[in-house]
Amino acid sequence: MYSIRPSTDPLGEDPLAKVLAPPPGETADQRAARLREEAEAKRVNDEIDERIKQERAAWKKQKNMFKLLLLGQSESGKSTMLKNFQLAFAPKAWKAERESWRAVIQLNLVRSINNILDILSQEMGKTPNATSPITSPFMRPVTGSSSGHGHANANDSGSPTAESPSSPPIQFSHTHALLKLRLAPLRRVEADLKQLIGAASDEITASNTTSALSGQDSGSSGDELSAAAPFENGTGRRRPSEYYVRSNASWREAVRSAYNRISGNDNNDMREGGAADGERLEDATDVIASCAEDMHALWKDEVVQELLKRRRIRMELAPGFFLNDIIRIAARDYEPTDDDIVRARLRTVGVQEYRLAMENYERPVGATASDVSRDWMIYDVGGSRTSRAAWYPYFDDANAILFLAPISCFDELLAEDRRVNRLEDSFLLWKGIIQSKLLAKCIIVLFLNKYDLLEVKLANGVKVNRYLPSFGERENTAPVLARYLFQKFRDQHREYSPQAGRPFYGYVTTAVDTEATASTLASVRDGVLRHNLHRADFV
Ligand SMILES: Nc1nc2c(ncn2[C@@H]2O[C@H](COP(=O)(O)OP(=O)(O)OP(=O)(O)O)[C@@H](O)[C@H]2O)c(=O)[nH]1
Ligand SMILES: [Mg+2]
Repeated sequence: MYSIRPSTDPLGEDPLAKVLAPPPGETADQRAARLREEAEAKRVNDEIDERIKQERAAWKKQKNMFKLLLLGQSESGKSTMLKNFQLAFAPKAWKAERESWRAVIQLNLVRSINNILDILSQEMGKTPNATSPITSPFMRPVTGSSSGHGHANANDSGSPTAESPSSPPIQFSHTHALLKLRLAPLRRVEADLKQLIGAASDEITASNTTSALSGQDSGSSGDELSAAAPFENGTGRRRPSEYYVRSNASWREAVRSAYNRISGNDNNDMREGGAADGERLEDATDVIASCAEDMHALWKDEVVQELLKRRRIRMELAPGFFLNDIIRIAARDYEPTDDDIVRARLRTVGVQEYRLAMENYERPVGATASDVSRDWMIYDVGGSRTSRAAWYPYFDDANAILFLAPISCFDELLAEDRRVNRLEDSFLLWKGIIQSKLLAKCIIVLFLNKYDLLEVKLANGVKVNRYLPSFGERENTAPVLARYLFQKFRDQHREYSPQAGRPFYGYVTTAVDTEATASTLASVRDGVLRHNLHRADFV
């Protein structure tokens, strides 16, 4: 119930005064702590502003590089595509980075297990909130309901779908209680790995987006959350709305330094906290190894599988899925394969810059040594709605945009705003980008990604036209949907481009298939470089 404020309330008139007033009854200590926190938040913001200024200046200076922006919503596969670029064109540099991914893959695995344990606890405890949803981006609720009614996505809440009245209640045994107990140390492992990796290890969800937006110094407004392309009218804010504990660039540094501590190669490593990080990482690896059999038993347990099925959760469709490789990954001497790294999930925070020097590069016919071709600057960005305003400063100097639209997500909702369909968000974002005047001269490359997941989804009987009525009675198959969506994206490009004749390439991709992606990227590289050379002739 709403209460009406008495007119004697001295703060009643000014909503700002209420927000800014210190909490009632604040003690001197609390006040000091609050002021410290506020000063820290300001310091972090100033630091971000300064970093953006420097990045901007550096961006302007790099005239001789080919600059490619990877754009698209969160989980569209931008960072995965960047890994493919490194793997295909700079394999030596890629090798050097491999080890740091081990901690991320361990975290992905442990997080999946902890999510299953959460569900198990709920069901076994039958606590009063036993039906409250567990929503984690690491568990994909299957959205197609056999009843076939209801509005698009009505079922995509991550909530446990009640057992049908005819299905018998699930019977848990002593084994389940024992597994829960024996796997309990993985909670601490998850917390430790998250602390080591930093902000990127946390996924954006509707609830933490809301709290970030209400944060005093977040620099965001609710509008940013509701807008797919907050830069659309050239009004992009220059400050990323997330503030970070540790940026993506430095997670690698932190993890590498922790490994160096373990292996004793830390002679020159003076990084603060390195020793504690090293211990934590070693401890995490030990605990994971000692839990390997139990994790495997939990995942393979028939009752657990039935539980996930009844809740319509398909773990294998979620990012960072490693549950079919538990024994291999949990080993103490585990070394990530290329495939593991490409499948690992780590959210991008802010805008990350990667310099890619093409190894074994053969210059195309007609190119000269001074052509911008060998050195690429690739910008990988955080794709959630609250991160997109930070893209804008990078627009006016980009040579090409690679836009990723995941096409398997036609029946999913945005993690940061559960009211918005992910495909709709991709379309809105695409429209915002292709009509941007700053990008009028950019080469545009579109990747309709996650084709493999689309195939799996459709093979499982999900009906496209339930979520996308305009698809009509077309054949419910992946090639037909891919073609249909490609035409839609291409038509929008034609309609909204500020300048006719802008080069446009489109591909259907599966970013976790590195072999197929390598040949797509080779064709993209040759195509965009040809265009770039051609353009250079006329400048
Ligand atoms: N099966 C499958 N998984 C994919 C594909 N592309 C990406 N993924 C996985 O999807 C997850 C998310 O991919 P990312 O590359 O991290 O997504 P992103 O666009 O960088 O996301 P943000 O950094 O949050 O903006 C990762 O676990 C990838 O391995 C694909 O084509 N098929
Ligand atoms: Mg990313």
